[in-house]
Amino acid sequence: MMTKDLENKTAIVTAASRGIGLAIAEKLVEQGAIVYLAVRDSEKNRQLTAQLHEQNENFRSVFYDAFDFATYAPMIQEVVQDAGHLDILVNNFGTTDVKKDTTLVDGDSQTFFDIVDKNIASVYYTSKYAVKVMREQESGGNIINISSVAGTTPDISRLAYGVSKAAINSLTKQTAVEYARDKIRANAVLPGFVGTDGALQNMSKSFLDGFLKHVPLNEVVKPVDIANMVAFLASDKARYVTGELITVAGGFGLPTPIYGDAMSGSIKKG
Ligand SMILES: NC(=O)c1ccc[n+]([C@@H]2O[C@H](COP(=O)([O-])OP(=O)(O)OC[C@H]3O[C@@H](n4cnc5c(N)ncnc54)[C@H](O)[C@@H]3O)[C@@H](O)[C@H]2O)c1
Repeated sequence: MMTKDLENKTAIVTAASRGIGLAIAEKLVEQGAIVYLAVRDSEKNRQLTAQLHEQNENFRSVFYDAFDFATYAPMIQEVVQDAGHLDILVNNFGTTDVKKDTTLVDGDSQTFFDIVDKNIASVYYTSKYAVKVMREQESGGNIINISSVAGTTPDISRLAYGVSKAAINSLTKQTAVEYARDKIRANAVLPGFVGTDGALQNMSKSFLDGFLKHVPLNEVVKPVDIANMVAFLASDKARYVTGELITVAGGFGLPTPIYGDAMSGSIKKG
């Protein structure tokens, strides 16, 4: 029987109760990993994680609150105690406030610092505690941060979100370089617009149609597209990939010529 890419690996995926996080958890389990869904303690999440565990015992759960930074260390500790090791950390949690996170002048300053604080902290603390564990392991470890194209391309009217994701990109590279000798790899996946329920709720049909004109592959990203990239980065197939920011966005944000219609291939030659 062929072994799966992530057999015998233990992973944590933060904020994994829906959307991209859940898709990542499902993909890593499919590839043979034991995956701890790090979620808020609620009746709904208890039911979801129990159901998943019933389907496949490689789905596990651990509770924490991304807004309460004191819960990060115990969350990592609980997984390490339970599983005995930690091989993969996927920092999927990320937040914004579509009403208050706007522009430099019009945006609410308190909201700006609040979002930047929460988004950076959600990667900073988990990575800090995970690296402490991973550097003691013979096999090292693997950190994958779910950033955004908003971290490399100015995101209109979502200043805090863009700034926080740019900081996460920097944290990713810094971690990669600093702990490479400990056999720890760190990479970031930068999704374009992903068609999760949460994201679609915040976007009108006309905005979406207009947006897709700027996406060469002309579709919203699917959560599984992100999950596939994460599974690759987490596997030994990516053993020599570290410190990279990998965009999964259907070509969105690529510099295109200012003449002609580059996306329809209708540029006249000669
Ligand atoms: N959806 C997109 O288009 C898109 C694009 C680029 C990047 N991203 C990034 O991908 C990641 C996931 O985004 P998504 O769209 O799947 O999110 P989502 O809104 O669908 O899900 C958010 C998750 O966070 C959880 N959560 C919220 N508050 C929490 C808390 N205090 N503690 C623990 N968990 C909490 C929710 O329960 C949920 O599981 C984020 O980092 C986001 O910035 C998303």
